[in-house]
Amino acid sequence: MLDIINMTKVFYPGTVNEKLALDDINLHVNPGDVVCIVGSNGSGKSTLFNLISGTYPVTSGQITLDGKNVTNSPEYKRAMTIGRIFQDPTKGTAANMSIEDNMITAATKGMKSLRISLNNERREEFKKLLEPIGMQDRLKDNVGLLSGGQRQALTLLMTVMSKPRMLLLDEHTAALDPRNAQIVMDLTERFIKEYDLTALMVTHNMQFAIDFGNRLVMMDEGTIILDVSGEDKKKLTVNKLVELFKNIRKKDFDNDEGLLTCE
Ligand SMILES: Nc1ncnc2c1ncn2[C@@H]1O[C@H](COP(=O)(O)OP(=O)(O)OP(=O)(O)O)[C@@H](O)[C@H]1O
Repeated sequence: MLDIINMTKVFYPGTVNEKLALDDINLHVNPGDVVCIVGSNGSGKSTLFNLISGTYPVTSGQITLDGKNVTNSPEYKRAMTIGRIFQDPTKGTAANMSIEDNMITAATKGMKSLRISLNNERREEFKKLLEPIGMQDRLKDNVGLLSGGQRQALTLLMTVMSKPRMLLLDEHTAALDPRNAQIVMDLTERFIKEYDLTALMVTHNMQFAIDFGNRLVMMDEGTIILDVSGEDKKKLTVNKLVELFKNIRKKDFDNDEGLLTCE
């Protein structure tokens, strides 16, 4: 479903600040894959997402989505098929608008001329959609009143409502306390199943990466150094991952406590 072929990204090429952020990356993602991406700071995880979503152009290489070459397609067009959720819970919703107004915006995403009106039938639909996140009676509440966890849950719902083919989860629970992070992770799992999505999730939490999804990719210095799936992934532990990193890279894993335990 997603194919990344020989993709390289160089920032500020030909200057003293030249930085090779992604070095000839190849990644094939199958429909229904849920891929967790880990790696130390600066290993290229966000750049990978920025290139998949079209935030930055690639320096070389190709990206295809469902067989279609999207390498040069603009970000707003890719947003029809790729839903991205960021670390900051305030990013995906408008604080000064009600939940129902935010939801109607999500429901009309990508429709240029067609307008969907907010009638009682639509409100009933929204209520049903809001049930899994417990906000079915809060349609008129301003989003600014919600907690970070509630807001991220709403962002998640609004993103899947617009029926993307693929979700990019960019450390989307990192700013939440452990309880809310777990709630949002559970919702993520539920929505991925219910809406039949393929997902890539960047996380600094190795345990989340081991527990979640069917595949784990580890990056270092702009390359993919490990790609584990299925039964092999189920056998992983944080210690085994760190050991694998050492064996592959012949150096110690960036032993940042945050990388090994929690967000
Ligand atoms: N817009 C940019 N301009 C210049 N350099 C950049 C830009 N974005 C990323 N880089 C550089 O590319 C490299 C990879 O950065 P990236 O943000 O992709 O890493 P990351 O794995 O997401 O790190 P972190 O876990 O700290 O978020 C880093 O050296 C970074 O400084």
